Amino acid sequence: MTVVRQLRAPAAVSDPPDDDLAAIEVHDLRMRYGTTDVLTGVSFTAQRGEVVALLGPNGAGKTTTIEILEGFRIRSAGDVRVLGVDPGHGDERWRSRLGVVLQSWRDHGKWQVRELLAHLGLYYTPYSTPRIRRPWDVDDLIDAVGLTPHAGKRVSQLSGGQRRRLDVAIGIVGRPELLFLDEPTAGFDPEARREFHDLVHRLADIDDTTILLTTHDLDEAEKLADRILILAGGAIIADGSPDQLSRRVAADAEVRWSRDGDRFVHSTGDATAFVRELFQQYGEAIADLEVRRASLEDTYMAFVREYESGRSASALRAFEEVTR
Ligand SMILES: Nc1ncnc2c1ncn2[C@@H]1O[C@H](COP(=O)(O)OP(=O)(O)OP(=O)(O)O)[C@@H](O)[C@H]1O
Repeated sequence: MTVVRQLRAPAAVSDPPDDDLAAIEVHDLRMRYGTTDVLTGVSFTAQRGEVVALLGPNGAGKTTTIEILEGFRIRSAGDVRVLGVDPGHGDERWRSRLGVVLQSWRDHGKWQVRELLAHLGLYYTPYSTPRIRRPWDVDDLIDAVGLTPHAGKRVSQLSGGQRRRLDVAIGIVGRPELLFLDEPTAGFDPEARREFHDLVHRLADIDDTTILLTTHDLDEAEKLADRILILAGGAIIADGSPDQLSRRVAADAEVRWSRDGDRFVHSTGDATAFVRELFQQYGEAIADLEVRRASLEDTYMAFVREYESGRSASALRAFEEVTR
C-alpha cells in the first residue's frame, strides 16, 4: 500500500507568512497511555534552520513526542505549535511542509526506486511555492542520498542501509521546511553515515531546513546538532549546545602532554592559559599535546545518572544558571 493520495489542487500557493515564528514550540506537553504517564511536562522550542537532537533512554518517550509533533498521535495535554499550527488540526498544506522519516518503514517492495520517488513527489507538486520548488528533482534527490547506482532496482532488492537511504529520500522528496528523523542512521555503514551527515548539513545550511532527530549515537548527535535535548522521566532534563552541556557537567578540561619521554596529565578550568604557560616554561620539549573536554557521551551519562539518582531538579536549575 502506498501513502499517496490524489488531491484536488489547492488555489495558488504562496509562501506561508509565519517565517518569523519558531519552527516548533512545545509547552507543558503531556501524554498518558492508559494509566501510565509517559510525558509529564515537556517544553522546548526549535528555531528555523536549527538541528535539534532529542536524546534519552529507551522508553523515555522520544518517538511519542515526535509522533505528536507530526500529528500522528493526539496528546493528552499541553500547547504544541509546529510551523505555527496545532498538529492535532494540521491540514494537507501544513503536512506538505513536513518531512518524516520513521523508525522503520517496510513498504513499497515492488516499486523501483526512481519510479517510487517520482510518484511520491507528485503529491507535493500542488504545494510548490515561489521560494520552495516542490518536489525535489528526482535524479538530484537520488544522487543526494547516494542511490544513483540503485535507481532502477526494486525496493525489495535493496540492502538494509540502501533501504534506509530510500526512507530518507522519501522523507525529503517534498523539500520539507521541517524534517523529523527518528533514528535515521540505524543500519548505516560508516561511509553511508558520513554521507548522511553531509546531507543533513546541506539541508540545514543551504535549504534552511529545521531538523528534529532522535538517535542513540551520541557521536552523531554531537556532529549534527546545534542543540541537544535530553528527555528522561517524562520531561526535558537538559537543553543546550553540546559544548554548553559538557561545560555544565565537567567545568575542567584535561590536558595531556609528554616531555623528555615522560607522559603528564593535568585538569584545569582554563586550558588555554595552562597550555600557554606550559610552552613558556618548556617550549619545544613539549610533545603529544592533547586537550580534552567531557565528550557528549560522558555528559549524557552524567545527566541521566544525576536524574536517576533523583537530582534532576537541582541539575536543571544548575544548568539554567550556566546557560543564562
Ligand atoms: N500505543 C502505545 N500504548 C501504550 N504504551 C505505549 C504506546 N506507545 C508507546 N508506549 C510506551 O510509552 C513509552 C515511551 O515509548 P516511546 O516509543 O515514545 O519511547 P522512545 O524514547 O522512543 O524509546 P526507544 O528509544 O526505545 O525508541 C514506552 O514505555 C512505551 O512502551
